[in-house]
Amino acid sequence: MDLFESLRKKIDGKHLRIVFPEGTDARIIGAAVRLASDGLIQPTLLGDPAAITAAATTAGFDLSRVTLRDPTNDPLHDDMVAAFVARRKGKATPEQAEQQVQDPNYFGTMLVYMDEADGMVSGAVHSTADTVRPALQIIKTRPGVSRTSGAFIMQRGRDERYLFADNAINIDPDAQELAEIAVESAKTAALFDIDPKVAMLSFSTKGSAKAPQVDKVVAATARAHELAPELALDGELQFDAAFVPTVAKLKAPASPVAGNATVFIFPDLQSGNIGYKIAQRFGNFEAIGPILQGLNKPVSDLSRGANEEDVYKLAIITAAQNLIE
Ligand SMILES: CC(C)(COP(=O)(O)OP(=O)(O)OC[C@H]1O[C@@H](n2cnc3c(N)ncnc32)[C@H](O)[C@@H]1OP(=O)(O)O)[C@@H](O)C(=O)NCCC(=O)NCCS
Ligand SMILES: CC(=O)OP(=O)(O)O
Repeated sequence: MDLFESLRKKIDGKHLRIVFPEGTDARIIGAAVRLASDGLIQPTLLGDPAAITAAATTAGFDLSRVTLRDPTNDPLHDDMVAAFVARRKGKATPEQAEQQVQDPNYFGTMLVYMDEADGMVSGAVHSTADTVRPALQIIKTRPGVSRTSGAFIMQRGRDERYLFADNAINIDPDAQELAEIAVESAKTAALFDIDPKVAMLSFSTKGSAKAPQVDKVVAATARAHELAPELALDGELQFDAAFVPTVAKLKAPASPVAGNATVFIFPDLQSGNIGYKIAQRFGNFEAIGPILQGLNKPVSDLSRGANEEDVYKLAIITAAQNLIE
């Protein structure tokens, strides 16, 4: 079954509430209106209601099934300030909290934290840093996970689907962090019907090059084996060895993963962010994400290059993350 058919079935009837801080953006409004009229989620758009209504009217959208909330004038404001100060544990004064909760990304994150929403989708206008920082500070990582990371489902046609990570968050993860990213990515892959076979990517395959950057991937591979001994995972592998069976036979004949990897772990954010965009723009893969992994509650960051369809799909994925045990 198509991934989105399957996800739609999973969230149908659950009335999951997704908040969109960028409420005046036409891509966001279009996706929210579609999601509401398809009965898939209950969307809330944030911003000045008059400005959202004007943007919707200009773009020809009917907002009757969509909730609007204004971060600068909301009945929950005082409770939110108190909850923010308590959560930041001495890192924000009440005065700072007053200001911060009026920022749409902080306000949306607080709605998720306070169980007023089941997830947040932002980043069509804001940078990744501005989108995810509130989630890192407020939602925080699940027990046992030290770093949030950003994964993409890379899909071509109906059946070809892979997972890439980290393409969004950790600029230069150390070996421990890279190992955690690999283990979390395998869990995310399984959620989205990808059988995880994890390749720890490098510019070296099984010792073909020597460098500290390669040593990091070798150490991360060993650590990932310790963290998840049952997981099909191998490294260090170049992309061709990980992906192309004939190359795998030449470069890594004994590898259980080389040649048929489905989850690709990039050694740093330079390679990860460049890599997914090349597959998307040259390879005609649809890039769905970044899906933030390891958070206590789902928050997703769009690329600013996203279109309405990308917003629609990432909102479905964000809602579906609520169904993870
Ligand atoms: C994600 C990012 C914004 C965090 O940077 P930052 O805000 O400067 O982070 P700080 O070091 O000030 O930490 C802020 C908080 O987030 C937490 N944090 C930072 N990175 C984290 C991570 N990967 N996972 C979990 N928590 C993290 C810190 O522990 C800190 O928490 P605290 O305030 O409760 O102590 C930064 O790593 C970044 O810019 N990454 C690249 C994003 C990007 O441009 N990607 C390309 C496009 S997708
Ligand atoms: C994920 C990503 O690269 O986001 P942006 O294109 O907004 O920088």
